[in-house]
Amino acid sequence: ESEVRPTARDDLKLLVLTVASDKTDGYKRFIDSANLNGLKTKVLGLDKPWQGGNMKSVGGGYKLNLYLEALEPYKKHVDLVVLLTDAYDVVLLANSSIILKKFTEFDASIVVSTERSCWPDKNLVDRYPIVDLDGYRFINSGGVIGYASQLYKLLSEKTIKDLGDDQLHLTNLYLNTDLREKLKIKLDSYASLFQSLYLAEDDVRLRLVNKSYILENIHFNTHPAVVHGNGLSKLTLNSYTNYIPNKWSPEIGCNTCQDNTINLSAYKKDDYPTVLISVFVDKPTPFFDEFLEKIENIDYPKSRLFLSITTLVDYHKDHVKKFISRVGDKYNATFVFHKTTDENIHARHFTFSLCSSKLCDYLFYIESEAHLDNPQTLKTLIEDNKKIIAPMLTRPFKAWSNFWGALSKDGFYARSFDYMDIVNYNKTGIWNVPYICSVYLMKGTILENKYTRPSYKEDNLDYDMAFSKSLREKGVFMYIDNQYTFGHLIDSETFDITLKNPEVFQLFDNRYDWEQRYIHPDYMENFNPDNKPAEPCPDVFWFPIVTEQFCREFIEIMENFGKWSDGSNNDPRLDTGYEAVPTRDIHMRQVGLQSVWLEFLKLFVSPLQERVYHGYYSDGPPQTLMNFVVKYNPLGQASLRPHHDSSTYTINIALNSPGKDYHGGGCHFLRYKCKVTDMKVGWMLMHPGRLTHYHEGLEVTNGTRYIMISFVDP
Ligand SMILES: O=C(O)CCC(=O)C(=O)O
Ligand SMILES: [Fe+2]
Repeated sequence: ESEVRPTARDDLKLLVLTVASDKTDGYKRFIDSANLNGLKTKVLGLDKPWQGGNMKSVGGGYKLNLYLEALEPYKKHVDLVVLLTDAYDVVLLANSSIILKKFTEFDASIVVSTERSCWPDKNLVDRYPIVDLDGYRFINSGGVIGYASQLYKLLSEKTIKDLGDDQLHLTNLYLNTDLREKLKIKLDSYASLFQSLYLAEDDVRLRLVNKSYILENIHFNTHPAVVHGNGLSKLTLNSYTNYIPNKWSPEIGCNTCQDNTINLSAYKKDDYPTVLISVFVDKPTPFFDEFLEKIENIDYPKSRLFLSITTLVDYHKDHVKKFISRVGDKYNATFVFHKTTDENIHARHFTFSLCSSKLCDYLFYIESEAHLDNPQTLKTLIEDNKKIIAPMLTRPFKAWSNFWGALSKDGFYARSFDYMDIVNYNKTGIWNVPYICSVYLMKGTILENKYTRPSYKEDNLDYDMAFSKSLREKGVFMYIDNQYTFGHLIDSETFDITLKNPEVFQLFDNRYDWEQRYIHPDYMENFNPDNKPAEPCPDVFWFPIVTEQFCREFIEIMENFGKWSDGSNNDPRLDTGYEAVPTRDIHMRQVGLQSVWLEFLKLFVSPLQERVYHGYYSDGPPQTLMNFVVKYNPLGQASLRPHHDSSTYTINIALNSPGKDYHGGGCHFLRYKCKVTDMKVGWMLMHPGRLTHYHEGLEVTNGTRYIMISFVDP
């Protein structure tokens, strides 16, 4: 038997041995990295029950025993180097020639990976040799490389029970000085080959080299070939493996997002996977009708969809009822559940069993704050072909989203190095992240298997925190897709359902949705340089500004409030207590809409004013003297006598329709002998207030006319 000479040799071959009982996401990631680097790999214990005890605590002797058994046939080989490594939380970053070169540079027969903590027996610290330059001093059993013959000798030196601790076992073998010298065992203290990430997170960086990222140990200036998310560093590894090996680069973007995808367009409609859309309404949510409309608009054969809506609050029951009676028939089946908030976890788990009983291929979970503006979202997520994946949604104009890039030590939100880039679409792709919420697509298969089924109940955590935690613990990778824009998140925080039509009050908190619902669809046309604004009378301009729905809801708010002024000259709402030209009206202040209205003027009215009366700017938000809704009818006040407004300019928005809701009415500009009577709902008149535009409100002969007036000054 020839003695092994540990020098660089070009006849050496490398074999990777690993142990995995399940093809978890981590396992697949490991195999992908091995294949990418062309490494010959043998997996031990696959699809056999794990014999090494609870993976969370000690165990792993089973692993060493499998290695020993696998090394047996090679025990006489002198040209074979074997790399023993964990799989679920390991990624390989180099090919065999690099690994072998690094190995032979050690001039050792066996090299063991290291870490900063002495585990599981802290008392052994002093028995470890001192390491210079703050190198990693203690053994990590997740990575060992050596000549097959020497590894065989090492592992057959002493038996270990399947339930024994592999790290402690290897440590004791190493701390046996005679054996260490005899077998020429060395530690990789400077991460030449192995990088354990736990307690070393600050030592490593991703660095861009030749247009792709490599992992660099900046402490020792090395480029490790094996990276191990040991201990509490699993999420750090997950984050790095969004980039390495060869996953994402600034030049190409996502390299692997198109791998293993499904092409739904190759399916006949009748063969589409079945999906249970599970909607959860946990709290009163603004813009809920729009939410439901977007559910209805999901582009997917409805015969392949089951729709379940679970409400935990009474407020939206009627919306749901109306919705289901209108569209329910189109779906394969629909389910409506009204539950109490105490039942929220159980109700969620119940939808898992609903999915299983309907044999659905996917469960698409959607909370009422998650607006899927993009009807292709469901198809896109199915095509991504992940066990669980969320479309990235954000609150418009905010950094708030439905995923976290990292976790703090106590399990809450932490900002990852790439969070803002992902939220802002500077980096697009499919990202492995530690927390997702609000909307996600899950494969039915993960719900059927208790080893992968998520749970909404963990410790005393909120259901959403529990959900992601359970998946992290089960080793199921959660992904977020930001390759497209899918929609946005609603903010329900300030939604006050004691108000009439409370969405009108939501301009500050949900401006995007407010504009979608209330700003006239032609509003932007007002700024088209090819269009001249309508000018029905001299210097009286006319703009589409709000929707019919806005006008309807606005009138309802006023009528619900009901305290119209009496139309007399005495007006206690005014500082002076006197109104020369009184109308029967309600002020914005009286219904709590003053600040919303000023914001509306600033955002949507000022820019129009600047377009027609050039060179006049409101310095800051427009100042107004009065903002009010006027109600004309033959029984109350039918007309308004000629007058000047106390404003620089006035806006006058028609809230309902002549000829339909009332007869007569309109605004007469006496100096120009010009009347505007064909008011259009949601259109705004803008005219100078004083001097030139002496005007009157024409008589309403029938029905009720409502207008919204603001006196802007300046
Ligand atoms: O009835 C109209 O359109 C004009 C109303 C008016 O001038 C006012 O309220 O100051
Ligand atoms: Fe007026």
